[in-house]
Amino acid sequence: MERDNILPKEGEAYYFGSILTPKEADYYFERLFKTIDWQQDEVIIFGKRIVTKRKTGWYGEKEFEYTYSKITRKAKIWTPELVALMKLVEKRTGLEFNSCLLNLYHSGEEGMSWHSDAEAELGKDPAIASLSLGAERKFVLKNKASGEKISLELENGSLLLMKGQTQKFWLHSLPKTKKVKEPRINLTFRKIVKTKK
Ligand SMILES: O=C(O)CCC(=O)C(=O)O
Ligand SMILES: [Fe+2]
Repeated sequence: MERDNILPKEGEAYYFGSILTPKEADYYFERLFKTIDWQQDEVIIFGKRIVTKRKTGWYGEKEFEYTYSKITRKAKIWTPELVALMKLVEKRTGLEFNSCLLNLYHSGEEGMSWHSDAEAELGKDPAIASLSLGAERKFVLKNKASGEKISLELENGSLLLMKGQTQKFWLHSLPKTKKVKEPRINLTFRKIVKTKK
């Protein structure tokens, strides 16, 4: 895998462009839209419980418990489409994953604010592989110390891999935009290495 690191320092991120044909990307979008058990997410912001418009799904090879935005959820077991997509992503990245967080953004009015995926369950320096389906959206990485920003457009069917110290030193976000009217599904494949209990 010879690819340029899009981060100038303190982490690694690789953009593969589209790894699916437009037809495959459409197929998976439709299938996931219909078959994933989409949940309205609740997040706690300034101590208030808020229901987001964005919907999420949490899947894995086991009923992993995962805590993000202070909410713990139990994974549902893989669907055939998720297994097929994970295999493709594993082949491209040469890495192994065991779980996937899905996000459904109905339009550009929905996004994700600055965060890093540094949950304890993922262990140190986690690799996260992000597959995008549907509307093209801007994705931004921001260095925690310097504020330096790296922006890219995540196209339909594309794969982005974040690894090494990226989560430690960089935040990322999916800015809202009035320009995008179409929906997008994002899948972030992850590897849970620490399980509770
Ligand atoms: O939708 C995206 O591209 C970003 C999703 C993300 O950052 C996450 O699920 O942690
Ligand atoms: Fe993230």
